[in-house]
Amino acid sequence: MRREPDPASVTRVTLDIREIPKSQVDRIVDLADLAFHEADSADERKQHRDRLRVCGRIGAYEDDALVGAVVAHRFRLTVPGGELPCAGLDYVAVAPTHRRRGVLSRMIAEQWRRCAELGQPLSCLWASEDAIYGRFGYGNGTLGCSVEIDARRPLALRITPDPRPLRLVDPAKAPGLLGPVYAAERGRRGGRLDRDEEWWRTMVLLDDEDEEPIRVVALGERGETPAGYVVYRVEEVRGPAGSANVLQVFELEARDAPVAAALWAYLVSIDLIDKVVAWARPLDDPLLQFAGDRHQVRVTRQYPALRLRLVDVRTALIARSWAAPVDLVLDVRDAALPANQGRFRLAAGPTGATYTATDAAPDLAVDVRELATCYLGGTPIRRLVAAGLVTETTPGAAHRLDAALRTDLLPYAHEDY
Ligand SMILES: CC(=O)SCCNC(=O)CCNC(=O)[C@H](O)C(C)(C)COP(=O)(O)OP(=O)(O)OC[C@H]1O[C@@H](n2cnc3c(N)ncnc32)[C@H](O)[C@@H]1OP(=O)(O)O
Repeated sequence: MRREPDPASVTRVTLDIREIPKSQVDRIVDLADLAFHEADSADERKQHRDRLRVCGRIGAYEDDALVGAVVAHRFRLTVPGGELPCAGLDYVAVAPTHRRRGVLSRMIAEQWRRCAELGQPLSCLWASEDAIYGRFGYGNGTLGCSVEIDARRPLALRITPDPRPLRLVDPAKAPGLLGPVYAAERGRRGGRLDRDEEWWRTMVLLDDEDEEPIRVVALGERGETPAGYVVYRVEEVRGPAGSANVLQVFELEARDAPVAAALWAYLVSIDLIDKVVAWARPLDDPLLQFAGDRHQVRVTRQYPALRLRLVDVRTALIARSWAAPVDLVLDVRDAALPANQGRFRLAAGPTGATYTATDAAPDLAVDVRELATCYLGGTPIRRLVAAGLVTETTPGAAHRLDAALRTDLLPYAHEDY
């Protein structure tokens, strides 16, 4: 008897998932341009090439044609109390001719295999669309907000800004001077990435010939390590009411609130600036407290920032610090990575944590995605219980876990790499 073909096997394509050799990095750029509807200048293409050469590169090949790519940076991500190796996914693209046939799913499965091989318990990414990555176990590891300051008048402050001098820094010298400041600041909040000189050059201080130059200003006496710095650019924005000069803040790091106040006040004081805009700030930015006029300093947007995946839940939980003692049983669901799935007793506290398989009744039932949302301390698990995403079988269990997960400062990620 003639059998009808299985519709799934008709639409699924036969693919080979394998490493993309360095010699083919241009093909990744071509595929990403196709998928993201972009065209790169020669300069941008060179920057992509430089970046792609040092990443892990998974390709989906149909015969010799590259129809899918997933690239992974080898980051170290700050977690409460330390840092962990983390696969930072990037350049995720599938040819429009091959979409929705499981190509991304297969590449992600290969990515999990590589994470295990490389000892990366975490993976992170910035999503182009919110709906793509939850199914792969990524949660909202950090939330961010955009802040807008009316710069047509001096910044109203409730604290005294640090009086030390400000100075312009040559961007070429910035990585050497500011690297230690960034390294110290990144340790204070979860979700932040380590950086080498190449990253500073290609991701932070990148000049674009069509734009105003990047400016870097540091605070502190000459000969001292700066107490803070800001990286920004001014752009002219044309609107129906005419044009305005908008100062875009890419990065502002400050050792303490007076240093931050001095840097924000400086930006607002620059002549011929109408507005200061920082698209990515932490939700608990001290600026929002010490600003004297919250009509002048406004939060214009709040959004999910870095998506996080606990690829190896046990290693991730044991590695982070815990603010309070907790002892409970988690029933963890992880459809993609069965090693994470099951009941585990988490016994954690300020001196460390253990995480062991158990048959005991669970206190909380949680999907690995929700665990990732809470892991850095950005979202209390109670909120996810209230949303019906986590099941609390022992009253008060979520409250106790939250007390242990709590961090002094909220996690923060601003580098949409
Ligand atoms: C970290 C980054 O780089 S983010 C950038 C992501 N890339 C882009 O947005 C570029 C344009 N889009 C693409 O290249 C592709 O459509 C991708 C990469 C988003 C998806 O690739 P595909 O091969 O089509 O995904 P795949 O077929 O494996 O889909 C797996 C599941 O996710 C779902 N899915 C995939 N993309 C989306 C989406 N954009 N929105 C909602 N669901 C999606 C599929 O429907 C499928 O669900 P199912 O298992 O229930 O059937």
